[in-house]
Amino acid sequence: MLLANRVNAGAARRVSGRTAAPMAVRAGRRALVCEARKVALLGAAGGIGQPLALLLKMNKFVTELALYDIANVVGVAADLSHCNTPVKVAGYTGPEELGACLKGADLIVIPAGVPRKPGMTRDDLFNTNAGIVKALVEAVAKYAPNAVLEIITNPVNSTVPIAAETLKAAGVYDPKRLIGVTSLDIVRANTFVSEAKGLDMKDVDVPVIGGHAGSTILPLLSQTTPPVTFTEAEKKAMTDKIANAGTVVVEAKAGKGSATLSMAYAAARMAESTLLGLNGEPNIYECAFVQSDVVADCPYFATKVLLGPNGVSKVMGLGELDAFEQAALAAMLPQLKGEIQKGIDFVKNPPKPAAPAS
Ligand SMILES: NC(=O)C1=CN([C@@H]2O[C@H](COP(=O)(O)OP(=O)(O)OC[C@H]3O[C@@H](n4cnc5c(N)ncnc54)[C@H](O)[C@@H]3O)[C@@H](O)[C@H]2O)C=CC1
Ligand SMILES: O=C([O-])CC(=O)C(=O)O
Repeated sequence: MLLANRVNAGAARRVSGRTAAPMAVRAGRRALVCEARKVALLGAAGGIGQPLALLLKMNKFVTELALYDIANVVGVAADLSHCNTPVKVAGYTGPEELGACLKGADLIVIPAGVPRKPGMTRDDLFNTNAGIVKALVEAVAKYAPNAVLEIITNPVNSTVPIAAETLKAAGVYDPKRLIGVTSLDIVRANTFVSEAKGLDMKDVDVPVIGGHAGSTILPLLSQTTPPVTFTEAEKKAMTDKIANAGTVVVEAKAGKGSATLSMAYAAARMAESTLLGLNGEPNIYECAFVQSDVVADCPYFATKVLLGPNGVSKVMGLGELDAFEQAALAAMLPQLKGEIQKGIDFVKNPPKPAAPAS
């Protein structure tokens, strides 16, 4: 599988050839050498984990898939292992098996944690998911410190700083190797703009910047490829539609979780782009929430990034924003900075445990 519609990748590249490690794959007219690649998926038995595992099992750039969860993962791994694609699948359950899952991984993807219910913000997940992410990243620091780590677990605006501080505390932080997954925002923006403008989905690319919660999700409609025009009212409506799309799914699922299938699709695209970068394929761009100095005093920010042999090779700038986007960027910053700081504080200044009652 090669997911179409990658930022700046031009037309979808068709890949032929059998998976073997290492293997030569034809990508357009270039021969691309693919390494053996182990991907570890933590939270693999969940709503995102299962379809994402299936998409990774179908991916020609993956050779080994290690599935970890605290529940139900043995069955998921047994089921998936019967698909006759060459990717080797193994299931791991419980903290005592986490090290074996992580060892040797090139890419680790974390969707472990609880999803929203109607009426909740992503920040409402902090109290449960912060500790889950911290504990998993401590294991990553110990068993796979050189892997690229992609965090899906919400609130992404806080869980990425939590992961960074956890890796720093272990002395193994490399900002190039830590990525907050915001690709669902780009997938949605591409879909909604294509539909609104009657364009072919595969041609449309809308960069989405900022973070991954409410108004911190800012599509740059003025930078859409191919260029499109909106009235001011249409621009506001489309921006709101993209920023609120997660909440629409949460409400439609009515207490049974949040986006899973579209998220799995988006994460598979991000994983594939990352593996292409690791394999030395040039010009692989995605939007992602990473350590950044693009916006003053905002240590993490989502923009386009160039993916390369060590993860993020380059954090791209904002480009030119129109007046609407400039105002939206200024308005989001207090929320985004606050959520980032909350994640940093969770690791650096943890709340003191309550004194036992005397
Ligand atoms: N970044 C993004 O764009 C998006 C993020 N999300 C977030 O992804 C997360 C997962 O969502 P779903 O898969 O729908 O939830 P889910 O509840 O269906 O699955 C979560 C899985 O994580 C597992 N888990 C919990 N604690 C764990 C631990 N300590 N170690 C390993 N596994 C553990 C659970 O057993 C479960 O299988 C949520 O926080 C959700 O908000 C969801 C959609 C989009
Ligand atoms: O809305 C949620 O809670 C899940 C999510 O991040 C999304 O769908 O964008």
